[in-house]
Amino acid sequence: MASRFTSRIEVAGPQGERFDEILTPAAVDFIAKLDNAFAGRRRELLDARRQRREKLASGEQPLDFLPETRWIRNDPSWQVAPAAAGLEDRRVEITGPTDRKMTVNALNSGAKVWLADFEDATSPTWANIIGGQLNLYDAIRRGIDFSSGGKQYAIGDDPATIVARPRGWHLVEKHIRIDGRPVSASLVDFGLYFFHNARQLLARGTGPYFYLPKLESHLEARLWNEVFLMAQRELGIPRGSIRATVLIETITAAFEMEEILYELREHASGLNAGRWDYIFSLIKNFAGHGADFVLPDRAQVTMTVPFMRAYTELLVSTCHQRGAYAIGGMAAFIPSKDPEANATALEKVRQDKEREAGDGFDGSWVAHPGLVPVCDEAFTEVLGGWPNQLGRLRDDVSVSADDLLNVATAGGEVTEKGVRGNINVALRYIDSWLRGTGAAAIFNLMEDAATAEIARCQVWQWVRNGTKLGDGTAVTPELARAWLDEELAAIRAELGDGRLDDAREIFVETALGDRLPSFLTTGAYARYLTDL
Ligand SMILES: CC(=O)SCCNC(=O)CCNC(=O)[C@H](O)C(C)(C)COP(=O)(O)OP(=O)(O)OC[C@H]1O[C@@H](n2cnc3c(N)ncnc32)[C@H](O)[C@@H]1OP(=O)(O)O
Ligand SMILES: O=CC(=O)O
Ligand SMILES: [Mg+2]
Repeated sequence: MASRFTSRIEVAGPQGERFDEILTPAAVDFIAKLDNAFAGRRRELLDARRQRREKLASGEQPLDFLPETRWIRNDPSWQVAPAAAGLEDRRVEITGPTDRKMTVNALNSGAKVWLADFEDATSPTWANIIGGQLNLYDAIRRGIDFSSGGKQYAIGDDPATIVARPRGWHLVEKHIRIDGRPVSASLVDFGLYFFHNARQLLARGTGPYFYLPKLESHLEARLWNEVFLMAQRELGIPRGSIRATVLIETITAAFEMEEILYELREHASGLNAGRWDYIFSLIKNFAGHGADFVLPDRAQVTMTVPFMRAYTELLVSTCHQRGAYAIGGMAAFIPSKDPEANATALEKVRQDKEREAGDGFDGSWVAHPGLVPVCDEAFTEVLGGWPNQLGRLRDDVSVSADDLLNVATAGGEVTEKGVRGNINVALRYIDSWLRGTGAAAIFNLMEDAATAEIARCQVWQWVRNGTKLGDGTAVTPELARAWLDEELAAIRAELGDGRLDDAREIFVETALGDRLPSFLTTGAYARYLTDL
């Protein structure tokens, strides 16, 4: 049912139970104000992204650190804001979607921080987006007790600090429109959360904290900073109450880490090494650059290959030089009911967290409550009695453009298992996403939008380059389509039809077409998650 709050802004999504508590006239007007102020700049920055990608694709613009912002990098005098209440100790951060049960479980998981995710882990259906806001609203007010499956869910005495992750600048929310035009999804997720909860959070001794995803430049960070300034001003929230941790998960942002912190310095809390989108971004931007840029099977692109290590080393040293927290990324292994697989997963996660702690990160991410102790132990071992290791400046680190871009150092190979695995996982994940679940356990790994993007981009890159498998077979379009049909049939036999036909269509379009679309989620959202 469509309803109209003002002459310009229209909430066109269906009215779910209690949605009116989130979509109040004042909250919707707040979104309209943000959109009015920032929609134009957002469009310009998205245009700039497109142009930059075209230049990178053509090889016209090699990536390097920006000469025009050298003064920011060379100025030793600036630091980011001090850690805000509830963010002093970030040794374990759990991530996950904002459904009701996971909200309670994440807050009670023992992690210091919960990344409440409207992004990689969330399929952005209207019900998930507004339902997620309701769950956060209730959780913050401690009004979320319920029982399910014979189990009682209530928030305990020492919940994690909430850090909300709005959707990225590239996405729109079609169910809220201004003059018929869909509103920025980032502004909807940020705006609704901030409008309803900023004051409550501050009164409860924490604050309005955010993770900012998929930034491609420091100018996008500047836009976020301007959004924060206006939001605080409009609602009379003290300037500097917001804290933002930026995911460095695009190859272009890796060249602007310091500039991103500088733009957000009065609100910046840290940077996160978002490894999955980072790999996706590398593949996407260099997919057409020939064999030197072809990455091996996804499983072989680990955090210890030289170009990934260069990225994390640069991130830690950049953060600590500026007083910002460096937060590690997501190991994809998750607990399993099978004891052997479970032991392997725990060991893999332990190694990942020990490496991060040893490198100087101040904390890291886990995808599941069962992994909180492993991460906690790895960091506590290194932190000793300290809440962070900001004092480790990592002056020893020196990373060049070539270190970040030399993907050939990954070594490894492309195998039939790797190609089929990517096809299979992408289909299963897209099927799950279309059914409203944005993070899924597939073959004992956590899969979400970022990992699915890698899967479909790799297939595109291998086909485009006619990459050879170990036995000399080239990955041709015909071979990829034949394997797609076989994998699809196998999944169908196991899971039934579900949304597999639609998943296939999305896969064909985003992995087997002539051009490589920037995101699989944008087209899929427009076509399948909304009929507006
Ligand atoms: C690239 C990136 O951006 S990474 C960050 C984005 N991705 C994520 O956040 C993924 C988060 N993780 C998840 O969504 C889930 O852990 C999955 C989908 C991978 C696995 O979920 P499940 O199959 O339900 O796991 P499992 O059955 O072992 O869950 C056991 C319990 O833990 C809970 N749980 C599992 N993961 C989480 C989580 N991340 N947060 C809170 N609770 C969780 C389940 O709700 C379940 O609770 P219950 O015992 O009360 O019923
Ligand atoms: O958001 C995190 C990532 O790895 O992508
Ligand atoms: Mg990501």
